[in-house]
Amino acid sequence: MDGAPLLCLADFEAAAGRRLPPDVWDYIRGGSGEELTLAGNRSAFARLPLRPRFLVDVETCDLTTNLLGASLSAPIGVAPTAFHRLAHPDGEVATARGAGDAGQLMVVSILASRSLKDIAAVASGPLWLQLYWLRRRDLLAEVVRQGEALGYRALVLTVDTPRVGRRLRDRRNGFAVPPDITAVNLDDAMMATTHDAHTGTSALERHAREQFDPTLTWADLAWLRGLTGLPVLLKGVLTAEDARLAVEHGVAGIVVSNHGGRQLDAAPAAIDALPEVLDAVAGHCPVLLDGGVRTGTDALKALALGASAVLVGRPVLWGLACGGASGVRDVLGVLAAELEDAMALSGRPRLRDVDATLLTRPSG
Ligand SMILES: Cc1cc2nc3c(=O)[nH]c(=O)nc-3n(C[C@H](O)[C@H](O)[C@H](O)COP(=O)(O)O)c2cc1C
Ligand SMILES: O=C(O)C(=O)c1ccccc1
Repeated sequence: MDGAPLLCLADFEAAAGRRLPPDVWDYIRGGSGEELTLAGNRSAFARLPLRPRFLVDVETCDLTTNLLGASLSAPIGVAPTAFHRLAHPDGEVATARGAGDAGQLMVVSILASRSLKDIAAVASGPLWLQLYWLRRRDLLAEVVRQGEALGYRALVLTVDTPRVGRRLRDRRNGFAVPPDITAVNLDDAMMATTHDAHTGTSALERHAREQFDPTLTWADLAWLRGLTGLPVLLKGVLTAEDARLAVEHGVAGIVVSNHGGRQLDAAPAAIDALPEVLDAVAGHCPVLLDGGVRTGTDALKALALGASAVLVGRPVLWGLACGGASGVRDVLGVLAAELEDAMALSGRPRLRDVDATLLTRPSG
């Protein structure tokens, strides 16, 4: 690594920014539109103070948890992000090694730049597979079958991307995926447009317009359920209405997310949308959150509101860029160590003690 110690996720961010090419860095860091939602994901966490309790025995704090049958060292995981080879030559294989070493969950993107098989071969922790709904249902079905056969334990259908958001950084840079980095789990011909650079436009926006199916509705979920016995989670839910529909449609879980501020600009901060989703779900399935989680106290706030776990997107790419598998392990390790610290300093040594009283004074 650089020499200077990387002590918090912001240190990894700064180091990654120095290492990556400017257009790749913009692709990773950017949001859509005015980047209001991107900024809101962070500022919303900053607005929530924690209410610590003292004179509680906090000699040992227990972060271990179970999510849909998977044992995790901490309620923290890797959010699905496309093309990890943009950040490190080993791509998702390094990420899976790092996440496994940290004992944490990894959600692999359908746009991974390493094969589902190579990723599964090195993974020592649980893997879930994220899906975009492709117009080519035959290819979608094939990826699902492959993931299931390889031991991926759940499917995470991303619902916030009927098309890709207006990402002005990528348009200005004429961003396209370098030709040697491809979504190897999908058809080469289908992915060809991701490599087509044109100034003033984003190749990924154009690609998604052609290949993602924007006609998807709730009625289509039955088709996906019919393909597989795997649990299906929905990622990108932000309202009580959609959360209720998700439960009615029998989903195994929900990821509250605004896609890291990259889709609808002006969507609520993830942490602000979490309470209404949890309220509507009423314990029927686990609810996870991603978007702007950068510290252990951020994670603690989401858990206090009732999230079962948090996922991190960009920080994992920072870790990859800084040090491959060990960088990913270190990013996840720092976050877990900060969470453990925050549990001790707030007098909540067990996850079951992490409740709404951390944020709001109990009545009476
Ligand atoms: C570079 C990048 C690529 C992403 N690719 C995907 C993807 O392929 N599928 C998906 O569901 N979400 C994708 N996301 C969204 C992440 O899963 C996640 O929602 C978001 O990054 C969380 O916010 P954070 O980066 O603030 O932690 C991507 C995000 C970034 C930054
Ligand atoms: O960049 C993203 O956020 C993302 O999800 C995506 C969408 C389409 C193609 C590649 C990545």
